[in-house]
Parts: sequence; structure tokens; C-alpha cells
Amino acid sequence: MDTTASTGTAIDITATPEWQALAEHHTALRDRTLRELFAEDPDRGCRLTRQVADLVVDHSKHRVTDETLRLLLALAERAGLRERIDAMFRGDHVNVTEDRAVLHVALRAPATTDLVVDGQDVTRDVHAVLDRMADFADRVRSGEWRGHTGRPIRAVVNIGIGGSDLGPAMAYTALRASSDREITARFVSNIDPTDFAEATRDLDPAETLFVVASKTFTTLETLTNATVARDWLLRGLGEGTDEGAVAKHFVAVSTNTDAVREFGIDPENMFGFWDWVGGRYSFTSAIGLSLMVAIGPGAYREMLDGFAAVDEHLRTAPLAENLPVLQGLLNVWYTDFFGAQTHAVLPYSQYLSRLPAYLQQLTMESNGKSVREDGAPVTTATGEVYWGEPGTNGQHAFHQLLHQGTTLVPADFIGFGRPNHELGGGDQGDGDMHDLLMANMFAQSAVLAFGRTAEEVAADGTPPELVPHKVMPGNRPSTTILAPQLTPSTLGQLVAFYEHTVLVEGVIWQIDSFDQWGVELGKVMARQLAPALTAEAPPELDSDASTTELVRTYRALRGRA
Ligand SMILES: O=P(O)(O)OC[C@H]1O[C@](O)(CO)[C@@H](O)[C@@H]1O
Repeated sequence: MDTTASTGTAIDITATPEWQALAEHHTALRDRTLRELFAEDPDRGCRLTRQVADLVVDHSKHRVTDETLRLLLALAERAGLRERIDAMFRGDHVNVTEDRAVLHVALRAPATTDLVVDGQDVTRDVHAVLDRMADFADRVRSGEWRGHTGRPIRAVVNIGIGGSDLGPAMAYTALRASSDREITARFVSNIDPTDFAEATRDLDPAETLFVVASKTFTTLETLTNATVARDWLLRGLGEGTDEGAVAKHFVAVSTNTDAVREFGIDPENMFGFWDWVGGRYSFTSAIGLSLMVAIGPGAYREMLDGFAAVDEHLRTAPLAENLPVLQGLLNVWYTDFFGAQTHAVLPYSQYLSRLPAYLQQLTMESNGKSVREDGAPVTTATGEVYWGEPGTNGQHAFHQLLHQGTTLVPADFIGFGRPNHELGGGDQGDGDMHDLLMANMFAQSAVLAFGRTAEEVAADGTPPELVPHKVMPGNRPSTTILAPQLTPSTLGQLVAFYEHTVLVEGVIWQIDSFDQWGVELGKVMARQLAPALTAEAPPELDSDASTTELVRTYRALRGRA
């Protein structure tokens, strides 16, 4: 049953019998410990571990019973989750506030998929762009595409921000082992001049290709950096270099052909996508071009196939066996019933160091909402704060709070069976470096879940006054995701898994996970304030007293009156 009445007004999900049943169940379960749940159900570790594509997902260390899962699934049914998933794949306008389809899944669907939406043959258009991207990437990689002076391209610099940066930047770091390193990729996002300066300081303009990536092609940071890049190029190529050189060193990725042309990039050198691809869901659109140039079209297509495997699972698996669905429902369980406000992502892989930053935009720009899609205020908590760092570094920084702090932080541990580098180490008979890394990961989730009681601590001979300090409360939930190895395919699977958990949470919370109105006002105000920072005469500001004073101080620091 859908919660949306034909008037377009949603019923309050917290007023449904399914929500009430969960609230009562939570009261009964909240003091049960994971120790007890494991003791009562020895098969739990195996039973609550499932697989999607190559990802083995262990949900056993969650504060749930079979009854919890049954009730969460009933809530999902009530919220119309299955119908919403089908609607998304069909191309219905599930982004209601922008009246758009949400079709990032079409970006990695096989060429045989039949999908016509709003009169557009989506699959044909997607594969036409992918083929153009592959052709371009091959030409750059082989040296056929050359810079203005005839030199081959050695560096590709992606200029973009948010969804036009984080996906390819995260994946480039993640897939360094898959890159042949012939071509280096750099990512410039921040309007802080430092970003551009550092990214290009050792690059030769004659061998550098800029990919200006912006869905709207109106984003201040990106257009400013692109202008700076054009100057850097023309200056670097030497006196008298004409604008014609730009064509050999700049390509654009956008949905906005007119703005690309106006900026001075020939639409011939533009790779398009469509308004049904949200910025933070655009990584598998042409926004991935810089990544494709760096890792090659073959590895890139493997990554898309990884995404597609998890998309297909979302589309076809029953909700009770659907892993992104279960993960999303568990997130709702902690956010709304346990009052958790944050969610830690702990990849035991240095290559995944940018994954938490990528997930911050994906999850928080999507679900950081306090108004439902029908315009009424939400009646639930929404949107966890995502954060994290690769293990084991995090262990030596913030895990203290995870283990003994007063806030509940559900965590995701992500690890791999095989390392990307075999470097030995561990000569005490305790395995190589990768074994030690993974032993740490398993130890952390076990300690979080099961802790150590005062009796156990005392039994070790701990002085009584220290016992309370050394007690480990345990009962702290986590998901563990294990994959055979970090490859383009498993990376794609992992990202698709997270993309779909966001959808699931948004459906329960009755919000539009695909708009981002909350980022607009700050952009408008920045544009209004900029002239006041640079004006020759002290500006008359119509701002609040704090902002006025900050502008005054800044001008003084810059030596302006
Ligand atoms: O790709 P664009 O249009 O430059 O936008 C960049 C980013 O800015 C945002 O609109 C937020 O400001 C994101 O949603 C988007 O990914």
C-alpha cells in the first residue's frame, strides 16, 4: 500500500500501525544485548550474512531479531517501497519537486534494455555517449589525440565540484591499482586558488587536458576554475598562442550545451548527459570521463557492470532478501528508534580513503531534509551524518568514542579478501600486512558488538579502581561488507549498494531524495556578497551585524578600506 493519497498528500508514516508496532518492539528490544542475541541464536552469524554479486554483507551484528526485520519490512511495504523502486526503474518522475525521472540506473544498464522515457530512447542515448567517451579515451591514451603543440597528453585535470568531482576523484584513488599510470588524473574542485595551484604545479600545459565537468555549467567554482585553467594554458603555451589551442586541451561534460558554447568550448568536444541524472548520482554518466581516460574504457566498463549487478538485485530481489533494502531499513531503525545521528564508514583499504567524502554528498545532500515531498514537515528524524576514515588509522584516532562514548554510532566495516599489493610483513607468524589489516577489522567489529564486562576485566587482575574505565560496553551495531578484492567491478557494486540505501531511507521518510534546495540560498548570497569584498569604497551592507563585521574585518586584512 502506498502512503500517498490521490490528493498527493502523504499520511504520517509515524501514525501507521507498522510504525507503532516498531516503536513497541523497540521498547521491548532496546535493553537486549548482542551477546544475548548471539547466545540465543548460534546460527545468527551465518543466517544474517547474505551475498549480492561479490559483496558478502554481514548484518548479524545489528540490534535486531527476525521479528525486527519482519516489522521493518512491513513498514517498507506500507511506505510503498517496492512500487517506488519499480517507478524509478520505469522512469516515472519520482523526483517530484523538480518533476524529473531518476534514472542513474539506466547509465549502466545493458544495451539490450528497453527504456523509452518522456519520448527519449534512454538506453540508445546512454550507450551512444559511452561509445564516444571510450573512443575519446582511447585516442587520448594511445597518443592519437595530441595537444596544441603536437605533444601527447600526460595529465587529465577534472574541474568540477560536488557530484561532478567526488565520484571520479574517489574512484581514481580507489582504482590506482587498475591504472597503468601512463596518464595521471588530477581533480580541482575548490574555488580556493590553492586547489588549482597545487593540482597543476608540476604539469606541463602542452601535455595537459582539462575536463570541465558541470551538470548545469553555471556553478561558480567550476566556471571560475575553468577560466583560470584557460589562462594557465594559454600563458603556458607561450606568447601568441591563440584561442584555437583551447580546443585541443579542453573538453566539457554537461547537460547544458548553450552554456558550454558560451564558455568557449566547442559542443563537438562536449559529452552530454540528461536532467534525469542527479548531480550526486552522476558518477556513471559522462562525469566519469576523466576516470575513464585514466583507467581505460575496459576497466571503466567493468565498473559499470558492477553497478548494474547491484541495480538488478535491487530491482528483482524480494525485499526480505534485498541487501540495500535491508541496509536502508537498518539505518532507519537506528535513526528513528535509537536516536542515532551519525553513521561511520570504515573501509579497511587505503585506496578507499575518499569513500566517506563521496558518501557524505550522496547521503546527506539526498536525505538531509525536514520537509516531506508533499510539502508537509517531516514527522521522523531523517538523514544521518556520514563520516569516516580508513582503518586502521581511525582506530588510533576516533574509535575510542565508538567504543566507550555516549553516542550510538552504527558503523560499516568494508574489507577485502585479497590485497592489491602483496608486501609481506608480519614475521611473528601472525600473517602478512593484509592479514594484520583484516584481523584489526574483525577485532573492531567484535569488540564493538560484544564488549567486555566488569567481571571479565576484573578477572584479568585489573586494579578495582581501573575496572570501570576498562569496561567496554559493547552492543554497538555494525555491518561488515567483504569482497574478494578491490576491483573496478567491486567498487561499482559497493557504490550502487550505498546509492540504493539512500533511496530506501528516503521512501520511508517520505522525502524527495533527489532534490537539494537547501544549497541554493548560500550560493545566491555569496554572489551578492562578493562585490562588497572587492569594492574600492567601503560598501553599504544590508546584511546582519555579524556578516557586516566579518566583511569589514576581511577587507582590513586584505588592505582594503
Ligand atoms: O555539476 P554542477 O551543476 O556544477 O553542480 C555541482 C554540484 O552542486 C550542487 O548542485 C550543490 O551545490 C550538487 O548537487 C552538484 O553535484
